[in-house]
Amino acid sequence: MQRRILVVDDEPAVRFGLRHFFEANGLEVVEAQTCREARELFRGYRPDLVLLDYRLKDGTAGELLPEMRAMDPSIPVLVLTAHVSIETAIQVIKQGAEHFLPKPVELPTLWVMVERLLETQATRRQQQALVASRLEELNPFLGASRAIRELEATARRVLDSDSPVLIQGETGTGKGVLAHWLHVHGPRGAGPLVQLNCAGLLPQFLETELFGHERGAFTSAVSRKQGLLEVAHRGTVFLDEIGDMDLQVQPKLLKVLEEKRFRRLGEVEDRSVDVRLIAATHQDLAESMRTHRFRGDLYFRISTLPLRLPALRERPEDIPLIARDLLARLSRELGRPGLDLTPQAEASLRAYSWPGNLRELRNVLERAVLLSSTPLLRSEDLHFNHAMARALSASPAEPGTPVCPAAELDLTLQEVERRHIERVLAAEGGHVERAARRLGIPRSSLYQKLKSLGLSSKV
Ligand SMILES: Nc1ncnc2c1ncn2[C@@H]1O[C@H](COP(=O)(O)OP(=O)(O)OP(=O)(O)O)[C@@H](O)[C@H]1O
Repeated sequence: MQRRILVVDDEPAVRFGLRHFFEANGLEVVEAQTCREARELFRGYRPDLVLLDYRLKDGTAGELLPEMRAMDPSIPVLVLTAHVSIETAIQVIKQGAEHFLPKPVELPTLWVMVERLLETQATRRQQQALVASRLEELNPFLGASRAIRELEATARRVLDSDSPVLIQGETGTGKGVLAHWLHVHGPRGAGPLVQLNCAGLLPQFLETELFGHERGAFTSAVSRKQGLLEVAHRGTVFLDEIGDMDLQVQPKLLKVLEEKRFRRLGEVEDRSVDVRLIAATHQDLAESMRTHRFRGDLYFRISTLPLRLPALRERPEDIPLIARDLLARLSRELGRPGLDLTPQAEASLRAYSWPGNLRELRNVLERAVLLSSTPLLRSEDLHFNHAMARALSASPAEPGTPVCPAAELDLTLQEVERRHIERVLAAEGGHVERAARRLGIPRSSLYQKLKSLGLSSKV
């Protein structure tokens, strides 16, 4: 697969030289000349590596680095600068840059570093893929509750169909696990499963990822690229967070579903493709349709076979069984035989409200196992995020009641802010990026606020 590099520099001549050099070495290059552009491309383009000039017109690497780390700490950043001081270099490394190189840079030296960083990046991504492949082994239907039994029955009924499936459920309920299960156990199980998370991708990158492009389709399209739809031919495409798909791209996806045809960017003829779509979202898509954030025609096309994953708090009777299954896995992964729960620990697990669902359950158990010296976990060993859970369960105001009850009038502005952030974070199951989007602030600002208010982002 072609590796991607984001080159950030305000001097056009430097960008031109670097682009030429990297493209000649087989990399795909995108350019940014300001912090603002760099931020957008980093979020929407997900490069494998960033080459960042220290001083830009609207800011410095010192400001951008923490934001980039917060968005995706696995992407290495190499900082270049003409104004070197030891203090700046130390500062930049502390802020998360992998390396610091003085300008003008020797291209052979730069290439050695870039190659090494791309290799490390590839290993990190393989490790992430390994974690993802473990999802396949999880059983999405553990439990005897009515909700989960009904889900399994419906899921088995839709297995053989070629129609799209829409999986809805709160964050961490196992939508990804169910999508893998549907692919592996369905008639396309021997074919490819291709996954794309639509959240935060800029429309043009989402389009090239899905549909691919011809050489010369746009300035940076130096070679032709196969889209994920082609890669998934005779298999399944899993589009996670489909509720975040840009409105511009939605009709093109609809065309693929209705006509089984699509066109690479810059191509004049359609290609035919045979894929099954599994889409997932934590949002209420019907509501998004009403507020014109999601197209009605696409909604109706993908929601023919809806599957809803129940929240953990809706099926407390399943929690002990799932917890023991997770403990058995942790036993094997951590080499800690005989892990179990006391009856009190089991009762605490059942009583908690689990805003982060199965993901949170796994985290709570893993933390307890790592911190406890005995295999039998007691309720004192389990650490819950009660503030978040309380915020989630706080009942929303009835229509017509004052927005600010009298008791809240005594709160300081900071306390109101803290409570609001807690509620939004809880509603998003502790997912900082989504909470930041809902609050209308950058993710990095939310991290700063969490730190200054002494709040935890972990679920
Ligand atoms: N059936 C299961 N058994 C045990 N653990 C599970 C199960 N399903 C999910 N998990 C745990 O929850 C985590 C999240 O699962 P998954 O990514 O499928 O959820 P999701 O609903 O897609 O989350 P999000 O909405 O945040 O993308 C997994 O990494 C795993 O640790």
